[in-house]
Amino acid sequence: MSLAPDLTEILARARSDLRMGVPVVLTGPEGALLVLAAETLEARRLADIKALGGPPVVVISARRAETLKARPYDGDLARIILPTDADLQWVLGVADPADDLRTPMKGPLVSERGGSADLHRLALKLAKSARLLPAVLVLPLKNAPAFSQERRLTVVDGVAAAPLLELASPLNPVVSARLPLEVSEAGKLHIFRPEDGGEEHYAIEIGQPPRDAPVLARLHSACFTGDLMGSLKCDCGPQLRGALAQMGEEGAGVLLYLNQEGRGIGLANKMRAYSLQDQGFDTVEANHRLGFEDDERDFRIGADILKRMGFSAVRLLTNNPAKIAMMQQNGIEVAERVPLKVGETAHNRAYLATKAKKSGHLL
Ligand SMILES: Nc1nc2c(ncn2[C@@H]2O[C@H](COP(=O)(O)OP(=O)(O)OP(=O)(O)O)[C@@H](O)[C@H]2O)c(=O)[nH]1
Ligand SMILES: [Zn+2]
Repeated sequence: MSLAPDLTEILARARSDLRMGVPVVLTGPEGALLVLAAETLEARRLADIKALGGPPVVVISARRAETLKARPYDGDLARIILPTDADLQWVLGVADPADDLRTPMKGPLVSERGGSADLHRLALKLAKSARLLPAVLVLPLKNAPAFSQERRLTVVDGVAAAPLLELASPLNPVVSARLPLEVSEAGKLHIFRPEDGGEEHYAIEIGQPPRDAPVLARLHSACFTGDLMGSLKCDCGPQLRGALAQMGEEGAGVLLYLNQEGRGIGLANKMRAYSLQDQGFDTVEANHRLGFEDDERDFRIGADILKRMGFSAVRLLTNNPAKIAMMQQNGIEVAERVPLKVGETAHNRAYLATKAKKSGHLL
């Protein structure tokens, strides 16, 4: 029935449900799970879940489990059994490292082992893709169809959805218009919209770069604090303006403005990371304590946009070798790396040094 939502659309609904604190149901061959994001959990819903009998478990990534000294029997994740007296604060304390140092967890945390963790893994990925902390409260459901129908919950077929969460969503061009800029009057802005309901990405084209030669290109990840607010904690603002200026000078180039704030974890989580950095952790450690990998960005999106615009080779403005590798793996030839060294300040010196040391950035 073409009027009914397809799987991609159901996943988009599930993401917004989780962001609002509404439970969703994941189904698989071994049964079904009721899932709530820890970050948006409310006391009344926790009480209702406990009343269903259980026990519920809090699923966290192995990165977060490491900090909490919990056992990740499932490799990349741990299923922490919810103690009977656990309240909302307890769940939030497991999910969010904000108070790790001030109020160390009253452990020990007991992890569940055995049985399949496939749906738990999917639930964690769904929370991450909704830009929420990677921590979910789940409860196995016995009669999932009736349970979800009665409560009108979004139901996701886990087996069919799992591969979709690994793919970058297809993007469609929405509109392009002339946009004269300070660096060049021959500017043009193109908008691309993903089919999965995610954020739009932008391409700023300067001049008329020929499609049959490597184009001067920058893949810029959104940084509200650096790009717009003039934050001194990173080098994003000067990099953005420096890249555009170089394109203006050369008379041609393309800058992709990818809405992957905070290396793909979203602005709220980036601010959580900043708050941990104020407690003494570096940018990579902060991401890990939150349960994320160092870099959660998907640069396939950038390669896809370049191809949609007719480019197949770039002179890439970057200091990040991972960006070069990802372009090449995704069909965009990197004819040259053009270094982009601007904006070092007393506040971001340590941040830039960590990126060089731990993330392989070129100095
Ligand atoms: N999670 C997290 N993200 C950060 C932090 N500081 C900056 N960012 C984000 O990091 C991204 C920086 O992106 P880029 O400058 O495109 O990437 P890069 O990996 O540094 O590579 P190049 O600049 O191309 O050398 C932006 O999305 C920022 O919001 C931080 O401390 N933690
Ligand atoms: Zn920044």
